[in-house]
Amino acid sequence: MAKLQLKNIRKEYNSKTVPIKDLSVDVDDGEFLTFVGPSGCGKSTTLRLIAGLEEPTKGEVIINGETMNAVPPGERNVSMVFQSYALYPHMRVAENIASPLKIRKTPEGEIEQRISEVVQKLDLEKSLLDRKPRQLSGGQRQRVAVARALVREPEVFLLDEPLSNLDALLREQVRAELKQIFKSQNKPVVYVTHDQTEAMTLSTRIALLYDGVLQQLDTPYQIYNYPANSFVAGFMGSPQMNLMTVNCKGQKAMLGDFGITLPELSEIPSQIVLGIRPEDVHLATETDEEVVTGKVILVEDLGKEQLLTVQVEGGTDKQLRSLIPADQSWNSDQVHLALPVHSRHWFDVERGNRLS
Ligand SMILES: Nc1ncnc2c1ncn2[C@@H]1O[C@H](COP(=O)(O)OP(=O)(O)OP(=O)(O)O)[C@@H](O)[C@H]1O
Repeated sequence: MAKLQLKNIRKEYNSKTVPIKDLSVDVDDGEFLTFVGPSGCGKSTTLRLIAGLEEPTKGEVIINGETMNAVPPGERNVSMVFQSYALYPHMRVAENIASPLKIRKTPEGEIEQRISEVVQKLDLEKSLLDRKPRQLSGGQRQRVAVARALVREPEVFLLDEPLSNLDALLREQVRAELKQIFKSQNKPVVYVTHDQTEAMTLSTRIALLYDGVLQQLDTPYQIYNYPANSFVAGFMGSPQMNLMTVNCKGQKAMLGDFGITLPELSEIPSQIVLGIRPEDVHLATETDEEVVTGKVILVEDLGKEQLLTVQVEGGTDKQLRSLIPADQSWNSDQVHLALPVHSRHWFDVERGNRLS
């Protein structure tokens, strides 16, 4: 039995606002599960439901086999870390870290011991312990917030966009630290972010939400390489996957003037969505088959690579993006692009579901 279970959760604020439709997810000890999705898809609501800050309209939140629906937040034995740190401004860092233990009337000696362990684990300088939160940098404040969550030794950790207020460099550094720290806790970690890089790098599994509905629940590898539908395909990966609705003619999908062999399908539709990641579209060599030709209309220099946007011949609304090494040269009037068979993703037009 998984440590944390969400069973058929539905959350309605009113008949029109239903941020979670019917969500079931299990999270085991040692798992790092990330809810990811665009703004308003219901990520924070899910976390708040687990913490007990919101009540589900239907369904159950279960921790250690026990239904938590009627258990108030303070008694759920979960720790939550917020984007805004939520530190007490009038308390010193040490008091902030100790606060969940004080509430539980933990003996002073044990509090000191646990603070010293957590300070060491997080590499927090001892000199910071006497400061007030306003005297800390953003990164330090977030470490203190994480320390406060760890010191409590909860059954489940919840983190709501904890890195969003940090600048890009610091975010990368704290991200790596978080991964290490939570790996050693061997408890379920539920993390929320809208940042797909964070989701990919931190998680053992990703739950991608859209409009309150789980689109895919899988490892980062599966989500990236076998997206369940065109929404997942477009959301995960940067630069974004090329996704084009194209007409089918015989056994081919027509990308402008060029026929691309369709996968094996029980029935050939009149239209289909072809997806291919920019890093999989490369400048064609003589051995490539099914080459697509077009004109370069935009070049974005990314340092190590260049991102080309190519207007496909014969398809005014068809543009392909190709990520190629920065030192590769090309003829802007006519580039030939290869779309390797194994890198192609196919989705149905109506629902966007993966076809192969
Ligand atoms: N207390 C509330 N009353 C009514 N509607 C709410 C309430 N809290 C959230 N919502 C709505 O529920 C939906 C989901 O909100 P939620 O905060 O879970 O989204 P999110 O995925 O975390 O978004 P973001 O990334 O912007 O934080 C939104 O449409 C939001 O406006």
